[in-house]
Amino acid sequence: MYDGFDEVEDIWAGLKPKEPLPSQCCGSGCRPCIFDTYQKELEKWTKAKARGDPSLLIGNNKPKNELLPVSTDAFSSFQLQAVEFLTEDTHLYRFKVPSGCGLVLQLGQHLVLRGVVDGLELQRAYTPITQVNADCCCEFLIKLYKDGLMSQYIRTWKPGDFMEWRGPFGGFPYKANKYGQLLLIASGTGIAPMIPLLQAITEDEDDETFVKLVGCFRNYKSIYMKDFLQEQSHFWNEESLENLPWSYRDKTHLGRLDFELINALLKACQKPPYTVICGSVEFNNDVLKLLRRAGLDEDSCFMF
Ligand SMILES: Cc1cc2nc3c(=O)[nH]c(=O)nc-3n(C[C@H](O)[C@H](O)[C@H](O)COP(=O)(O)OP(=O)(O)OC[C@H]3O[C@@H](n4cnc5c(N)ncnc54)[C@H](O)[C@@H]3O)c2cc1C
Repeated sequence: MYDGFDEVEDIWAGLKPKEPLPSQCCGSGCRPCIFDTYQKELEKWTKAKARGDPSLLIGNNKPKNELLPVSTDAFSSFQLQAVEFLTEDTHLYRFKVPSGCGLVLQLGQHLVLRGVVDGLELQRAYTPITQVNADCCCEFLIKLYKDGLMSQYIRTWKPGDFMEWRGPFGGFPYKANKYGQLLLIASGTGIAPMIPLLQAITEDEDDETFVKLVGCFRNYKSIYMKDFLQEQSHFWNEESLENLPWSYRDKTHLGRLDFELINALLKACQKPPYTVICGSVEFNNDVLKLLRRAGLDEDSCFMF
């Protein structure tokens, strides 16, 4: 005898949202995170199944190139306009943001990118290096990792493609002249949130904050945004220290950022500094330990 029960159960099983794997999450503490979204979809599925009404699930999958307002829990499609190759593994990606999408970012805020690799949905955080301007452009500095999952997806991008973003999240609550001096310490793409911060300070004539930027890179070839950094160091209140060639030797230090260098940097600040750190978890923790050893109190430090 035919019993449709199993068939209906199979259909519902096929519609059930799949619990994300830890590797699918960007790990940056977004609210909502990929797991919160899963919980919401699971609740919706449970309700729809109890009522026997699959139409209650509609609205979960938004079309890829639909232009939606940016929000923390709905993805918006940004069109990739151009890719600029900065170093072997790091590129600048310029996106056209849908006009009127209301993408207003505070300094250092990041967005979350959704990608699919081998059928697996991933989410990762990236920090725009530009404030969204009148042309509605948004640029990201992205390092591609050899075995990185999202890196695999990003390698397939071509200008004209649409990518899905949600946010913004996080950020550094900065106000002009709030601090006498900022000491910015970044490693690799950790320089991304520092760029809009530097720009905001130098573009505001009334902002008299002193800024010392310490950019840590593997070697001279892997320094990003050299032109921007050199341009910024011409401002009277900014000074950058990176591995630049001979003409900049006085601002260069070869080797690891150790206690002596941190101490020297703190002493060289014009005013007691507020420190902002951005790099890998290991980098952030190491720098924080050195700063504490050098006497910087906990309230004088912000870590991205
Ligand atoms: C708030 C926030 C903002 C971020 N902003 C940027 C940004 O502007 N630009 C940018 O390029 N990245 C940024 N990241 C890092 C980014 O989200 C991804 O972690 C990175 O692109 C790697 O993703 P993946 O899926 O390719 O690699 P995964 O599959 O997650 O990792 C694969 C392997 O790659 C290596 N790897 C991954 N990430 C790192 C790392 N950060 N340092 C050293 N090794 C690593 C590890 O060996 C790891 O095992 C940000 C992260 C956070 C939390």
